[in-house]
Amino acid sequence: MSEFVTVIGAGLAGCEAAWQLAQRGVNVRLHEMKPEKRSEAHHADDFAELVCSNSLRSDELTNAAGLLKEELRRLDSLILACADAHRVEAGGALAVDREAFARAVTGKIKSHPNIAIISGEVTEIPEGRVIVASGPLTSDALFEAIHRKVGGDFLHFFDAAAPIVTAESIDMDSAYAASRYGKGTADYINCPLNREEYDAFWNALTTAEEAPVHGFEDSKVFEGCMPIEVNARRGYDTLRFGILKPIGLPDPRTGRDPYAVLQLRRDNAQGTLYNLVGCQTHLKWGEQKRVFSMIPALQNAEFMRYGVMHRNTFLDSPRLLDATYALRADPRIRFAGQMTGVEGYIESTASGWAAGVAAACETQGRPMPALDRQTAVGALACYISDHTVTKFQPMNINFGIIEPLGYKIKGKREKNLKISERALAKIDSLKGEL
Ligand SMILES: Cc1cc2nc3c(=O)[nH]c(=O)nc-3n(C[C@H](O)[C@H](O)[C@H](O)COP(=O)(O)OP(=O)(O)OC[C@H]3O[C@@H](n4cnc5c(N)ncnc54)[C@H](O)[C@@H]3O)c2cc1C
Repeated sequence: MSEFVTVIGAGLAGCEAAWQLAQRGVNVRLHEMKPEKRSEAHHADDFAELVCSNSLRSDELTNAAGLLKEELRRLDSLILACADAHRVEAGGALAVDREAFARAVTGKIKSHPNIAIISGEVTEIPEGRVIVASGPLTSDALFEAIHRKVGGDFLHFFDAAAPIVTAESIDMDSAYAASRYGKGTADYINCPLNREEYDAFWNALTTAEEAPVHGFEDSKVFEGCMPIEVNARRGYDTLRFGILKPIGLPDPRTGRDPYAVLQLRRDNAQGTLYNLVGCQTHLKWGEQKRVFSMIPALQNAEFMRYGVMHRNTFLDSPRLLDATYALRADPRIRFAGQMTGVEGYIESTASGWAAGVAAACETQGRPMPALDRQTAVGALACYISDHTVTKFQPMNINFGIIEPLGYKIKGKREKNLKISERALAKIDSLKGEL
């Protein structure tokens, strides 16, 4: 068996896996196809690119997403360290300056003496120990190679990214800073709509022209990243009860909650860019400009990036993988990241951490301590290997962690905190062995 481990893809999972291996003294060959070749959603040259939102979601210990982050911090995660170092204000969430964050990860990876970067597309699964972390937009040639290896059908669903506008182009006479229910600092820019404006916006949105995406149908959209136009078509008020919910966001000029509100979240540390929260879309670019500019605060908005939609691919993990992310039929090959069916930045990072540590333990001939279901990192790993993935419903944090850990989603703050404390104590006790 080779002395080094090959990691394919320098996204969130691949960088985390490479870092954990390298920190344990294992040599890594990290392959990345950018900048030579890019998926439709990747634009930047740096590693660990956040392709849509700049938020890694909640950072509070009363929920599973926050627990997962705290565990990863204590487990010396590179991604968490860089995210903490480049966070931007976002209430109780961990949001980052995406460029500074990606630059920091890239710098750390490139300067690690145990990591060799190999630029270019991988088209075959190499010999030796491998971690495939090529993400939901794995290149076609590698996709085919994986297909030949694992057989059967890949599962897939569709996902979309939200537009980003410049701060200076937001009409602040029509907007106001606030966070919902006045919690924390006023980190969001809120763009209110009255009834007539909402009506016009909804009508334009539901009839606007979409960009053609091969094989796309509304029924195959992942609920957690639903394009706003698909969501809007479900009913006149769907947006007002969802991403445009006005409750708890009174307009200081009237003292009342508006009819609907679009929130904008800071996208970089300087505060020069803002993303349209929840507005992932696959409308044609001209249509995006036309429709979103109907929101008064965005009437002169300058779009720095438009929303796009893509096919996302993932494996039938419960059938194919074990709880160390290894291929049951050929355990020298591990998968990590969204390709395993875990959905989201932080979940992808956690799977990269676990696959990297497992591969390091194996390379060094020592057992991988079981993290089991008492920890969020362990629950996710167990879950990928024993849950039945249903078509177009990838595993996400709600099912992957909340369910095995016994978290309650609503109104069980104290119970959840106890679960978190137990999980963190377990992490602390195992740290030396990992
Ligand atoms: C359009 C879109 C929007 C999303 N929005 C969100 C969101 O808002 N919030 C959230 O939490 N999650 C979101 N996700 C999910 C999130 O992107 C993923 O969960 C996470 O980035 C996956 O991490 P990863 O490391 O598995 O893959 P990626 O981060 O995609 O990294 C994979 C890397 O592999 C490289 N690569 C691919 N093929 C090859 C090859 N053949 N050879 C060499 N290199 C290769 C790619 O260039 C890339 O750098 C979104 C995903 C997509 C596609």
